Amino acid sequence: MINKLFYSRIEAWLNQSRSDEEFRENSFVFVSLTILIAILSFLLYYNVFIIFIPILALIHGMGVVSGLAGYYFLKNRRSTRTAGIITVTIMTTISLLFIIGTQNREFALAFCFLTPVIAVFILGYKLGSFFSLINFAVVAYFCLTEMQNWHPVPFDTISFIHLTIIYFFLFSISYFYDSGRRHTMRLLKESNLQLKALSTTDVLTGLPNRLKMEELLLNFDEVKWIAMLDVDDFKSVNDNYGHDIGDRVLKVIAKQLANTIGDDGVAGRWGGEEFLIAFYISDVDAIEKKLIELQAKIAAKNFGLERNVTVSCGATPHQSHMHRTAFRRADEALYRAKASGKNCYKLDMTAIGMEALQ
Ligand SMILES: Nc1nc2c(ncn2[C@@H]2O[C@H](COP(=O)(O)OP(=O)(O)OP(=O)(O)O)[C@@H](O)[C@H]2O)c(=O)[nH]1
Repeated sequence: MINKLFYSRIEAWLNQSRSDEEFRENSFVFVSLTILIAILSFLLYYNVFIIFIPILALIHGMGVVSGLAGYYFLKNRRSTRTAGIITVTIMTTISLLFIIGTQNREFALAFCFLTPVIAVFILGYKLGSFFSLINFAVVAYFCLTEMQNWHPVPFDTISFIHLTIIYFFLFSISYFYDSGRRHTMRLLKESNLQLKALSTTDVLTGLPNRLKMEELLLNFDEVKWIAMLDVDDFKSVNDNYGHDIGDRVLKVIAKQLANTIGDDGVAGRWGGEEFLIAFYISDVDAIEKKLIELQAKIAAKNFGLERNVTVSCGATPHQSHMHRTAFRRADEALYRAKASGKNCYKLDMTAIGMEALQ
């Protein structure tokens, strides 16, 4: 319940759904930034109103302002990386200042254990490791050069070795965990893309399938015209030469379609021996020219049969919000082409939206 509320607040603030790919990383940076800002705000208050140490108040104040800049990059600029770098920089700087300022009192050195865990998870195992190692190098420098001056007791070599062991232990765990996680995410993303491609591609012809074409018609206003194509007397191809030859004919037609349409649109397989072309061009003459070219190319193609293969076609203007109407008109135009002898095309020029007004 609390978890749900917590995530829905973050979703609202980030204006991003939990199912978005970047949500996990964005929310992690958001939470880290929020905790950091809360701690720094408390320290700012403490150093201004309770003990009044202006220099510390200034440092913590700068930390709070930088944290707010991190929020800005995360929310407004959608730059998780910049917000992450800001978070880790604040955290590293403050912890370094704390280590230097308080020396080995209050386990100040334990702060150098933060970076392998936080930086590696926030910035990823590559950039995060870089940050963390730099931070550790600075800490090591202080330990090794200032050992004798360390208060309240001198810092000894064994303590430094213990510190190094714990640091590298945490570093290795974080590094391998994050690199493994990112590798798994990459594999998952790749297989999702492959699955998506498979689910929207027609297995036989390799063209976009009906699902993909419907998505295109529904969502893209760039589709200005559509054309339905149907292979003439295809049943007799199957009956006389068998389904394998029929399949080969469909594949050749699909290739011809894709080559002829080129950048002027997208051709997909609608189902059976029917294809659909979504044209991005709206000039009627150019569309007629394309359809004539396509029909001529298919009719002239040698399929290795003792007969020609031809296609009939019906085309009409299209708008995404009226795509069912456009589709029905194209189908009716195709029917007229079939009825008037096949191997020809018919256009339905009715302005889109007219039927809705009638
Ligand atoms: N080989 C093969 N045949 C298919 C495929 N999908 C549908 N068909 C066949 O396509 C034929 C379509 O036949 P009909 O709908 O009667 O149409 P037609 O013979 O083309 O006649 P018209 O449309 O009037 O020109 C049927 O025999 C289906 O079995 C396929 O993927 N491969």
